[in-house]
Amino acid sequence: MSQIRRVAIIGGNRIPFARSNGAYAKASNSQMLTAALEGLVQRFNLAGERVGEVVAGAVLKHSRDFNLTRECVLSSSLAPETPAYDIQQACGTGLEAAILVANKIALGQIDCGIAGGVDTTSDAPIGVNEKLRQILLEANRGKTTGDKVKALLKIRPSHLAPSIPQNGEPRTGLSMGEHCELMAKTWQIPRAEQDALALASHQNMAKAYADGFHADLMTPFMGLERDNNLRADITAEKLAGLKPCFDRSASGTLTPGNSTPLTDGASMVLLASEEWAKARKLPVLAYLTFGEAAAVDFVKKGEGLLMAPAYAMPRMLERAGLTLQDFDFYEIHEAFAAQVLCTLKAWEDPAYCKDKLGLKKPLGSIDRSKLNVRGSSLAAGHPFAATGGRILASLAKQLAEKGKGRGLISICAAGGQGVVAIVERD
Ligand SMILES: CC(=O)CC(=O)SCCNC(=O)CCNC(=O)[C@H](O)C(C)(C)COP(=O)(O)OP(=O)(O)OC[C@H]1O[C@@H](n2cnc3c(N)ncnc32)[C@H](O)[C@@H]1OP(=O)(O)O
Repeated sequence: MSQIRRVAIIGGNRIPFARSNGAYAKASNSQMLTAALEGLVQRFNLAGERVGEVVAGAVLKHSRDFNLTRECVLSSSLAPETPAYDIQQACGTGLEAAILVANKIALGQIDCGIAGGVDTTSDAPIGVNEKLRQILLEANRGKTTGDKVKALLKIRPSHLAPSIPQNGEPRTGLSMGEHCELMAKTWQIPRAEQDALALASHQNMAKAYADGFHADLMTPFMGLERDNNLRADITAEKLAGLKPCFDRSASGTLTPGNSTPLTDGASMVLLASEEWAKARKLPVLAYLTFGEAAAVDFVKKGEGLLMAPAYAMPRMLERAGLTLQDFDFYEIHEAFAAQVLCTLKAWEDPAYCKDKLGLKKPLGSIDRSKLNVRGSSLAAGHPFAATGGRILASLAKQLAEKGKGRGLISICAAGGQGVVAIVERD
């Protein structure tokens, strides 16, 4: 029988995140993920090594990238004998990839692995119109030139309109922002609270850069050395002056300042058994000890689309024998400031915790001074699948700097899903 082993986080590497249609407008997912992977390989001297496996993914993926991660491994200096595969769990992808790799390490199936993700909305996979696709398939099936020409003659100018991926939920037709605006109304989250969270995210991340926190978490890419969404000159007044962008009426509260921007970027994290790390004299930053995913019924039961982490958390805490207050750091992905605030309010709410989460008492509140202390997605930007790796590496480093402690990760994802995890150092 296999034995459960502790899973060490050795370190992470990402490329700086860039607002879409900017610095990385000409970069593909493949180039960005390879850059994040190669930076990690160089940092930890893995060139030529066969790693247990590499798991990553992208939310928006071209069909030509059918196994993007494997292609990136082949483009990197890892041994070509390293197995690799893609996964996709929307914005939970990067963290879910790490949990998958960690589980294999824990079970002794592999000794080390790399997990991460990438996304670009600059190089989004624009598809052909469905009618044109059917005609092209018919032409392809044609046995004679006549058959092919006959099919192609059916093409009309209207068939040339492309199929562009939407940042929306297929079952509701609403965008992520529109869903979050509904949540903000349900939970009555004031605009000022959302803006204050956004301000803190930028200020915390600016301080992290000033402290040199990112120096060993990032490698420059295409001339960019730091996340270009970060605004050093941000003020409460500027944030307060922005117009709502998802509900443009007077009751709208989500703005471009308290929502993540569309972003391009990639991240990777190295995980290993303690023995593997020791044999290579690689220090352990922290341990990935628990992970949990949840999903909500936002279609029939009308639950908030981005509320699944609220459900995942008590399940994981119960398994871990911990309370929500037992943590030194809280890393709650800021898809939108309102998503973070709705989740925190839900955990404090006795009726929600009893009726929806099935708890005897609410999870309670957290010490806000421990929340996203090195900044989060509102400042860094949010290249969907790359966010999990950014957060995991950042939290492991925060724990290593503290010397001892425990951190909590919460990431909401499209499709009504959420992924949470616990990282510890003793
Ligand atoms: C997907 C999952 O699985 C789960 C999730 O995480 S859900 C989250 C997924 N992510 C999203 O849905 C992305 C949402 N974001 C968007 O769609 C767009 O960025 C947006 C609609 C919010 C804004 O788009 P936009 O209007 O093009 O923004 P942008 O032009 O950059 O900003 C508008 C203005 O606000 C300003 N602004 C933006 N952020 C600011 C800030 N932090 N401080 C001050 N000003 C700011 C800009 O400078 C700009 O001002 P000007 O017009 O004077 O130039």
